[in-house]
Amino acid sequence: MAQLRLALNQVDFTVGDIEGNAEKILRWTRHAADRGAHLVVFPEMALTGYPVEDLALRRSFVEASRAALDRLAGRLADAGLGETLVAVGYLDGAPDAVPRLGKPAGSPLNAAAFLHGGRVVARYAKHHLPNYGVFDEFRYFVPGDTLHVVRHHGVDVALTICEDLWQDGGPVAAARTAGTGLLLVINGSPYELNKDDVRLDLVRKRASEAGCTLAYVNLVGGQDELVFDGDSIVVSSDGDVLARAPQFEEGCLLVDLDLPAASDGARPDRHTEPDGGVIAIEWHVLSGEPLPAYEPIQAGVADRLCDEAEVYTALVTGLRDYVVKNGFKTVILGLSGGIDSALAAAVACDAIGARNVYGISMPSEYSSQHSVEDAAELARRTGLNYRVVPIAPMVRVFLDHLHLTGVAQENLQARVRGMTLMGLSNQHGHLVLATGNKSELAVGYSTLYGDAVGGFAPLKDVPKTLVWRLARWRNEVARQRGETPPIPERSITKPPSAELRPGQLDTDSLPPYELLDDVLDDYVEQDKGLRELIAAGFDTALVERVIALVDRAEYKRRQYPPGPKITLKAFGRDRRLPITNRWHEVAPGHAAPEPPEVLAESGVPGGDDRAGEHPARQES
Ligand SMILES: Nc1ncnc2c1ncn2[C@@H]1O[C@H](COP(=O)(O)OP(=O)(O)OC[C@H]2O[C@@H]([n+]3cccc(C(=O)O)c3)[C@H](O)[C@@H]2O)[C@@H](O)[C@H]1O
Ligand SMILES: Nc1ncnc2c1ncn2[C@@H]1O[C@H](COP(=O)(O)OP(=O)(O)OP(=O)(O)O)[C@@H](O)[C@H]1O
Ligand SMILES: NC(=O)CC[C@H](N)C(=O)O
Repeated sequence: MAQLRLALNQVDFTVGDIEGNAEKILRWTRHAADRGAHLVVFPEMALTGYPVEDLALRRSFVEASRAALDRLAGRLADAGLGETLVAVGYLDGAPDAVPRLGKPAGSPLNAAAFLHGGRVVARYAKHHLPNYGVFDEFRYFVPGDTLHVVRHHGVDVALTICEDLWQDGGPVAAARTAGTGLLLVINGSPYELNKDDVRLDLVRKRASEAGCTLAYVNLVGGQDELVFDGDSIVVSSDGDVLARAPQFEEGCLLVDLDLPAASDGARPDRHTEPDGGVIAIEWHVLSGEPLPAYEPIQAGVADRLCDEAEVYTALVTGLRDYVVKNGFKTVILGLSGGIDSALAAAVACDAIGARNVYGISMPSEYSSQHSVEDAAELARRTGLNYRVVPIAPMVRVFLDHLHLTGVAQENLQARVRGMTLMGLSNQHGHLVLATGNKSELAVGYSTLYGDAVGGFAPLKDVPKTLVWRLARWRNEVARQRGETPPIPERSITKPPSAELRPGQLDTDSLPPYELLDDVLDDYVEQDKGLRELIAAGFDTALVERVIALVDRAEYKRRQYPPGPKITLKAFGRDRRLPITNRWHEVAPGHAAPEPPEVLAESGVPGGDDRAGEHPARQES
């Protein structure tokens, strides 16, 4: 057996900040080496940040990444870290054309490199490219076909990248063929509720398939709509968890491993897949000698967070990184005294500190007394900056000039609030937070250019029933810590209302949220159709109504600000539907109308779509 001290650096990198990221890699390598690490590993595309999206298609960006990698290898050696083996993800360009895919030389690669002795000793390209959910990697990258095995202090170490773990066969199977002693998997695996359990099972399964210890390191931090939760893990080939990092925290997971000493026997140069595909195996010998014995360290297995803590921390992380990485210092939001704005404010205070959060109460002539009281109480409890801006005079001026009635008049209040927040944002440089939740977003229950305005929407992917659970959980945590619970009890218990007309309740227009969220879970998260929903026991009229609302609101969702993904299927990249769409799940009575008769009679086959009535408007 041979010993190796491994450091998995679970770090928050910034997309596009290649120099800043390189500096971080240098700093964290020094930190790990100071603690005796022989092998230091960073997550997927650590050098460029992840995901880089269409930046990958810019030659200048690919070249900057390659050049930075070479410089990094030199800087590590200059800093006396040349003997430490460093594995780091970066963006590369393919050395050769890939005629099979019609891709020229220089096409982007999602790559990782081993750095040692001041140089890049091996470059690996991700084999399996995820192209589902939020991922579009076929759009950017060409896949690799070689596994690199690096012998370091007498241990054969191989490396793969994220999706390589999620697909059967490929480089993980090749690692077994190569007789690898340690398999590294570097990741950019975004958070979703319950994904940590899926990951652990997967890591165990692949360690067994590879027949060796597997070390999994993931990013932390927010990048637009994605939040990376870390959760780095080391498991033995028997599936024993040797170490596990805390979720959502930056840090270095240091672990001493007893690994099989590399054999001097045959070194296979290829692995053949059951389907006949071949993966080349390249060997790189850095140092053949095992290390002398040293004082072992005790690696820890961090506790898991409960569901509410996980989601809440994801929201805080996502908001904080969006604010900080986009150069904001402060945020502003409307405080209605209701639960959504209260939870959004609590998340903001936890993310950037209450002194950087500006809450504005904007009562109209229909606002209840408790809406102002509860907003003020929230401000008192959290310590955020609070101001009251009555909107009735502004609304009156608009009405005098525009003579709006009904919903148009109701929405005007939300729009004056939106304009007020944007005005204060322009004036003082605050980022505006939209407070809508996933249930409202699903059914279009918000006013376009009203309460839907904003730069970021922290609750965008949180169903309303989970909003209440998170609020209760956050207050309970405060109680346990002996702190003042941030959210006023009445904001949690009162029936939700938009307060755009006298006595209005959400339940006037929508089913109760418990029921609505149940239907949405089946329709949105699980993509079930009308028949399946009815077969699942939902009332037909309810299902038809909810489906019609959801389908009709696509245009509103497209214009909604970004917000952190926490569920399996967040609106946006995870669920891409056409806005202009005549396909409807609903029963015949609700289906899209026939083309107008006059056009059919005039002999234009199928009529002219532009002249047709909009189906959504006919239904309403
Ligand atoms: N396909 C399409 N593509 C692009 N734009 C489209 C469109 N269809 C309609 N539109 C536009 O959208 C407009 C209708 O949308 P919008 O102006 O938002 O108005 P609308 O959806 O008719 O009304 C807003 C609803 O949200 C409720 N609300 C408002 C505020 C807060 C809350 C809450 O509790 O949080 C609830 C309110 O009570 C009302 O039921 C149309 O006038 C048209 O301009
Ligand atoms: N009186 C108000 N003062 C300030 N902001 C308001 C006011 N009313 C609504 N808003 C803003 O518009 C958002 C939508 O609120 P609305 O009351 O229409 O319904 P909601 O979705 O139930 O939200 P909440 O639970 O926060 O009340 C609020 O979260 C808040 O940011
Ligand atoms: N970056 C990746 O390849 C991530 C894909 C993988 N299925 C995950 O979500 O963890």
